[in-house]
Amino acid sequence: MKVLVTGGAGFIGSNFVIYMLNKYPSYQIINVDALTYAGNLENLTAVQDNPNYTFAKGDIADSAFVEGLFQDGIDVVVNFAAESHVDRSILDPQIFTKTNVLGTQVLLDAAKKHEVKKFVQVSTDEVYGSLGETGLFTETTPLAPNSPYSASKAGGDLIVRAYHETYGMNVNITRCSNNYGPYQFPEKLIPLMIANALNDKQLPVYGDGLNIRDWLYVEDHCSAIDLVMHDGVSGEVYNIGGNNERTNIQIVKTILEQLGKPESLITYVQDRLGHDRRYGIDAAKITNELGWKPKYHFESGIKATIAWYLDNKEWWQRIQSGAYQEYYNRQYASRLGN
Ligand SMILES: Cc1cn([C@H]2C[C@H](O)[C@@H](COP(=O)(O)OP(=O)(O)O[C@H]3O[C@H](C)C(=O)[C@H](O)[C@H]3O)O2)c(=O)[nH]c1=O
Repeated sequence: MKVLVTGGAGFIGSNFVIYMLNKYPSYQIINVDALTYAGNLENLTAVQDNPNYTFAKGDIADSAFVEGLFQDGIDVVVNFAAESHVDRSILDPQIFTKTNVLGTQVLLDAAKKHEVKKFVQVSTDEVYGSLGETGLFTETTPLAPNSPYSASKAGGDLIVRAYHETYGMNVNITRCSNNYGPYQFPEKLIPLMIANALNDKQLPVYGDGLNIRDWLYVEDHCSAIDLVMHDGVSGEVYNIGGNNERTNIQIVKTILEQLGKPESLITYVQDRLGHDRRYGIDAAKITNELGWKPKYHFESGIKATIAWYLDNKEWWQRIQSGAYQEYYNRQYASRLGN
């Protein structure tokens, strides 16, 4: 089986590449990644010499490049490649539409032409918008994205759906809640808070800190995609979630407590524009129909994650010393009054 994984040098993509190479020693994994700011081949050091692993650098929105990837035959495409950070989408929305919508369509066109057996679109619960205090997102919840990021993911999902309805392509869409774990870029809540706490820097909590997210350890997301890729029913959407809702402030306090750092580092700052209040996932469909079950409880997952960031300080410190600093200042300087 030849699997083309796009965005395999990013956080979830690299965890998936490693997961698949370990689990399926006979599969060939072709990782394609544009290596933009969030893609890092160091995430894949453990598999770089594996004979079943190959890497190609390029942009999924570049048709000529993508066409070349399919020349030797591809069985399955798993599309992780995306601009994924909501705050960046508020500052610079256009690249989100290019990669997440146009990039998905370019891939679909090549997959259709070369008759791949399955196309898995890795999406997000954010396409459903925001919940009130009760209720959960199901696969039939209407799409109501609120940020340029989630709107672009919803756009990509709709094109995937259309290629199934129009051309009969065998597709699945997965919509997962917030992931955390090793190799997450330190612009997202959990790694940013770990890194800032370790550096004794202020922890910028948006608004009242009471927004709620559902958190899933990244390996559990990988196992869900593995199941969908093999057993997903053509044309179906599968929600994936951890049944683990927390307010942001709970998350931040847990991190501080585990690192033995003071709560005085917490700094409430100006809220994110259009900030979704709550996400909650009903994962009954993938559980009942495909037999998926997460392995990690939040308590063990967050401990493993914090331990990883402690062991891999060099990794995130190097990231933070580059162009990241410019982004950080743009995002936080006025909010933090620096
Ligand atoms: C970076 C940051 C975030 N926050 C808040 C904003 C959110 O309420 C929450 C999580 O933020 P983060 O940017 O880590 O993740 P989401 O905006 O929920 O989106 C994430 O989860 C979904 C499923 C995806 O699909 C996105 O790709 C992924 O980035 O913490 C703060 O309070 N301070 C901060 O400095």
